[in-house]
Amino acid sequence: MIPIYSANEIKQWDAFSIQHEPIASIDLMERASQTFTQRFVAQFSPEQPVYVLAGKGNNGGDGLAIARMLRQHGFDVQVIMPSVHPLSHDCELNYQRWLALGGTVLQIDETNFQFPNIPADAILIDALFGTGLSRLLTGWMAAIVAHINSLPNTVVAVDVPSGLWCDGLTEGDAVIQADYCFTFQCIKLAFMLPENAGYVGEWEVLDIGLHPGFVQQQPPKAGFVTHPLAVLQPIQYDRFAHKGTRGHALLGAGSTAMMGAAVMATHAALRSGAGLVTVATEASAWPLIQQTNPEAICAAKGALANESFQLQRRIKAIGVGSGWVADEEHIQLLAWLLENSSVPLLIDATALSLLVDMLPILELAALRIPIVLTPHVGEFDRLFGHSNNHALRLEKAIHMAKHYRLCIVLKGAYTRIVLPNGHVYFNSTGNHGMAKAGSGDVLAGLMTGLLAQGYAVQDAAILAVWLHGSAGDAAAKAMGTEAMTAMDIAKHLPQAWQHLNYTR
Ligand SMILES: NC(=O)C1=CN([C@@H]2O[C@H](COP(=O)(O)OP(=O)(O)OC[C@H]3O[C@@H](n4cnc5c(N)ncnc54)[C@H](OP(=O)(O)O)[C@@H]3O)[C@@H](O)[C@H]2O)[C@@H](O)CC1
Ligand SMILES: [K+]
Repeated sequence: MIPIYSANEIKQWDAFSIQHEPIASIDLMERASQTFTQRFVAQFSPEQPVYVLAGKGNNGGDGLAIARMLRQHGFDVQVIMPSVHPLSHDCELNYQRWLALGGTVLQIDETNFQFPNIPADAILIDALFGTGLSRLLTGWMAAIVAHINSLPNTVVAVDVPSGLWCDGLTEGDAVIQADYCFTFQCIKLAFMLPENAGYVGEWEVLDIGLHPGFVQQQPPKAGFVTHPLAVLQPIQYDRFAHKGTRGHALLGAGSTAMMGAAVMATHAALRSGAGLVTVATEASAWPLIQQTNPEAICAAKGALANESFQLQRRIKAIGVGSGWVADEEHIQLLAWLLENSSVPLLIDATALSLLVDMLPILELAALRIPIVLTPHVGEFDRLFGHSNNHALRLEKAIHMAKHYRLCIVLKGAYTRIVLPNGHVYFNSTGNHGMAKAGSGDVLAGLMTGLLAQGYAVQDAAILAVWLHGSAGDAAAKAMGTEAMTAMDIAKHLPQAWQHLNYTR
């Protein structure tokens, strides 16, 4: 897992590393710049001229060190600096090192604002501002940014695009629109927000060797899950395991016009590893369910509100809502589950809309059993009210998860898994080919199957979201993002499990 820290926490990690490695801050800057340079030369060729735009802080110091290193790699490098003083201590040192190498600096003046002509094939390295941004860029700094953004050149940002507020959204548009951003050691929350996609471009985290002791001492409240095995242990079964010990999942899914949702959720639940999957749905659809998923058991919808059925069948988790319609029957079933269920409950799709009028019983239910909600943005807003942007929506999800003691899986790119303690995991897998009807039903079925096996809600959510995205990636590879369907995601779950078990 890659930690997500705030700008202030990153500063603390920096100081922690300087103290505990120990390492001089100028040497840490040198190491960060070397890492950036290595990554840069792996992608770009010395045929292209490079212009480094360096500011007065340590981000500018990195820029000057990178300029020196790239020149040593045979690149033709020019440095541009706004004439602002004083430079930070390490920026000044790298400025002197650059001059000592025979480098020159094109100074831009506030009063006589003239930007040099940059050839269209040149690559621009943005090292104007990094995590030390303390306010929005205005005046001539904003004018420099606007000028850079008007150029056709490829822009590579050092650590963060200049002007970007690392911890959320940036007001206004005085932010460099980078094509690539090679960021140091941890992910910035801003990268996870769709509104910032045009600024951050393709981002990549570079390990600059900050001291790992900091992460133990101050665990991050948010992280990016690159591989679930770094954060959880999959359940292991021994040779005596049988279908009764692998967990029995009960799905309440499908209605006349949306029976495909039940088919897909069932298919995914069957591929979760669960021993038994029962689908409670309209009797007229049982032949369809059994033709498409012969391993599944069908039951009447009433099974969802039948305690003796659930006890007798040893139901271990229940997932409801995929393909439901909002009618009285489903309201009653959901209310019964919230008031009576003794096993973990997953609430998806239409059942989320029904929850709007049931928040008080949801709150009581969450005192008794683990509950996971799996809304997409529209469902989340219908349930908890509209948010004007994704940063506010995430804040609201954290608030609601804590208040109601829920796990909220807010679906979308970098699906957010918000835990009852307010911690957030962002998922790394998946692609836009998955943004299609039925994709959520597959996730709901898969996650219910994991819950039935005894995974804790947090682990079931992290694992299901990662596997779902990984299956989507496998489907996209095999069929392309256009042609793949939600059912293809479910059908590629075997590849996702293999990917989980054979990579790290
Ligand atoms: N993390 C790590 O371990 C490592 C981090 N490293 C690097 O350090 C970078 C962070 O460096 P940093 O703290 O010096 O901040 P940076 O962004 O260069 O600029 C701050 C300067 O800008 C100024 N300023 C701020 N806002 C402004 C505005 N709106 N308009 C105008 N001015 C404004 C501010 O002035 P002030 O707020 O005091 O007025 C201050 O002078 C980080 O991104 C990474 O590249 C690596 O070298 C090594 C390992
Ligand atoms: K920058």
